[in-house]
Order: sequence, then C-alpha cells, then structure tokens
Amino acid sequence: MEMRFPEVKAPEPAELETGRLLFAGETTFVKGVVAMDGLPPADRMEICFAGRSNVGKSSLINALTGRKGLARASNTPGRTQEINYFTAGDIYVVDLPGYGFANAPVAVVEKWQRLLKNYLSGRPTLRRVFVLIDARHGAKAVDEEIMSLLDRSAVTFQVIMTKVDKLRGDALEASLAKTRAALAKHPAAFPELILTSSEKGDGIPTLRAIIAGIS
Ligand SMILES: Nc1nc2c(ncn2[C@@H]2O[C@H](COP(=O)(O)OP(=O)(O)OP(=O)(O)O)[C@@H](O)[C@H]2O)c(=O)[nH]1
Repeated sequence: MEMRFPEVKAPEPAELETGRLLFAGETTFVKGVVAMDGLPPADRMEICFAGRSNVGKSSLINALTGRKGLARASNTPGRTQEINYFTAGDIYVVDLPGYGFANAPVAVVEKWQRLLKNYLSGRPTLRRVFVLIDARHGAKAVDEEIMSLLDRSAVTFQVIMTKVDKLRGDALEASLAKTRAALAKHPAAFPELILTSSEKGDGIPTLRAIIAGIS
C-alpha cells in the first residue's frame, strides 16, 4: 500500500516504526488559540497542518493520530476557527484554521489572516508546515498565498495531497505534475509530495515516519 506512490522515498522499516510509536500513545487536545498571547510556551518542536476549508484536514489528523473525534471532520466548510494544539509523544501537532472559505464575514477573515501570519512568521519552534492540497483541485490562489507567506517567513513546508483515492491514473498524474510545477516556484517548499487518503489509510504511515524524522 505504502509503495503505490513513488513521490517520497519509502521510509525504512525502522523509520516507520518510529513514526508509529510517535502516534501510538495518547494524542491529547491542549487548547484552541485565538490570539498570539494564547499560544502555549514554545518549549518543544511543533509541526502544523494548513489547508483550504474542506481539504480533508480534520480527517487527515484523525487518521494520523488514530483518534476519530480528535479533529472534528465536518461537512460545513470553515468551521474550525482556532489554532488547535495537540500533543503527540513529545511534540505539538497544530491544526490551523481552514482558509479560503467563502461565506465568513470580512472582519473575521482578516482577523484569522492576521493571526495566521503572526503565527507562521513568529513561532520559533515551528519546524515544518504541511500544506494540504486536494488532489482533485490542485493548488488554488489561497494555497499560493500561504505558500508565499511561508517563503517570506522562511518556514519550510511540504505539500500533502489529500483524497488521492478520488483520482487515478492519468488524472492523478496530471494533478501531481501541476502541483509540482507550482511548488518549483517556492524556495521554502520540499519538492516531494506526500500522497494520502484518509479514507483508505494510504500514506499515513509514511507521513508519521516523516514527522518522526523531523528534528
Ligand atoms: N474520498 C475521500 N474523502 C475524504 C478524504 N478525507 C476527507 N474526505 C471528505 O472530505 C470532506 C471534508 O473533510 P474534513 O476532514 O472535514 O475537511 P477539513 O479540511 O477539516 O474541513 P474544515 O473543517 O472545513 O476545515 C468530508 O466529507 C470527508 O469525509 C479522503 O481521503 N478521501
């Protein structure tokens, strides 16, 4: 299953095991943050997940941590409005608010954008941002915006393609090629895409191993 996608180098068994162990224990919710002064102390490494509303972020975090109700999967785009902190092993896993939602009031969007910007550019322990992109839709303008912000903030990021079970063959290849081309313009980006399906579990052990390998 893990070998189906040649994008990232397949982790070694020992790396897979380290990744499994990192998420084998209890993943606990720490807090939802709405302002910079609410962030927990920057006392350990953290990684975070960013993506457009409905990209499948909650589903991915649930699959990663093996806890169904942890990050709520919802069909109502844009309902996750806080920076949510979780602990997994000795790291923080951070769930950023989904961006690009159409119906939220402008003032609300602006407040989130400000928080997002401040967080991404001012968190010393943030080691990597995983930018989620729906395999069916490819990178949209809002994804480009966040990737440019990450470039400017010098925060390295890696793209996770979500819902790859919805595409196959040439359609999947075309989507990947387009995303790779988009990434080539971003100096802070890792070139390799991580392909995932939370529904099928594809790519989840690999993602765990990648996270465990970040130091
Ligand atoms: N086929 C398929 N559907 C998925 C997958 N991951 C998520 N979905 C579906 O996509 C929709 C959105 O998933 P969520 O995980 O709630 O998305 P989100 O990005 O957290 O959404 P917000 O809460 O709006 O930010 C749901 O209907 C999920 O069931 C996947 O890997 N495959």
